[in-house]
Amino acid sequence: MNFFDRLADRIATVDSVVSVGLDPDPARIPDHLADRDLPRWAFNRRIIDATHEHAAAFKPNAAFYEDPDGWTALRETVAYAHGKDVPVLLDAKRADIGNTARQYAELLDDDGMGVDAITVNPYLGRDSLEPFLSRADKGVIVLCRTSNPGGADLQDLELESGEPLYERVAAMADLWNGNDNVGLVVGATAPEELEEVREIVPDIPFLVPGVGAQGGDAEAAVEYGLADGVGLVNSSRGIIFAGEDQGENFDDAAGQAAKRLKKRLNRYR
Ligand SMILES: O=c1ccn([C@@H]2O[C@H](COP(=O)(O)O)[C@@H](O)[C@H]2O)c(=O)[nH]1
Repeated sequence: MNFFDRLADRIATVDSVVSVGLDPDPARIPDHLADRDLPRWAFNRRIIDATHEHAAAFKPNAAFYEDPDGWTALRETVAYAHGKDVPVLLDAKRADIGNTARQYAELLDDDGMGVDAITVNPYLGRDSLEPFLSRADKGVIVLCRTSNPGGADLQDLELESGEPLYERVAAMADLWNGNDNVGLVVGATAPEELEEVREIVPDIPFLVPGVGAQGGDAEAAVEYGLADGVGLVNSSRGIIFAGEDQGENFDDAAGQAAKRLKKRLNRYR
C-alpha cells in the first residue's frame, strides 16, 4: 500500500486531516522535562499520547533534531507514533546531487528513521529527487509555494511562458508522480496560490502548513489542499505549545488544541 492509501485509511479512522507538527523547541519544553535524558523525546511522547486520536499524521521537522541526542529523540518519536498507527512525515526539505541524495533517502529506511514520507526541495531538479521518487511505498512531498513571507521572492517569479515558478513546479511534480507517491507543500498563508495549484494538479494531495501560529486560511487549506479527501493541514506550535503556561499538564491543552483544529477543519471537508 502506498503512502497516500495509508494516509487515506488514517484520515478515515480518525475523521481528521490534522497533521500535528512535532517541533520541540528546547527553549519551550516545560521545565519539569528539562532534566530527562532526552527532553525532546519525553515531550513528544506526552504530545503523541494527548493528540494521536486527532492526528492523521505527525510531522517532525528535522531542524529540531539535528544533533546526536536529537536523532535518538526522533527515532524514538517515530517508533512511538507508529505504535499508535499514525504515519510520520519528516519535514526535512532534502535534495542534492544524486550521489548525495541517495544517502539522504536512507532516512526513509527502517534502519534510518523509518519515516513514511519526507519533504523535498525541487530546486535541483528531477535527478536530485529520484532516490526518493523511486521509493514507491513512501510519500515524497515537494515544496511548491511555501508559507513564509519570502516564499514569493523566488517562487512567484514569472517564467517566459508567463506562469510563475511555483506553477511550473506543480506541473513538474505531476510528471514525477509515476509511482503515485508525490504530494506538494502549499502554504495556507497563500490561499490564491492554493487554488491555482489545485487547478493544475487536481489529483495530488497537499501538505498545507501555516494554519495556527502563522495565521493562514484554514478554509482554503481544506478546500484546495485535499485531493479526493486526502491531504494534510499542519499546525505545530499552535498545538504542541498550547499548554505552555500550564506546567506539568501541558499535554491536556495540546490534546484540546488538536481536537479543536480537527473540528474546525472538518467544517470545510
Ligand atoms: O511552507 C512551509 C513549509 C514547511 N513549514 C513547516 O511547517 C511547520 C509549521 O509550524 P507552525 O508552528 O504551525 O507555524 C514548521 O515545521 C515549518 O518549518 C512551514 O511552516 N511552511
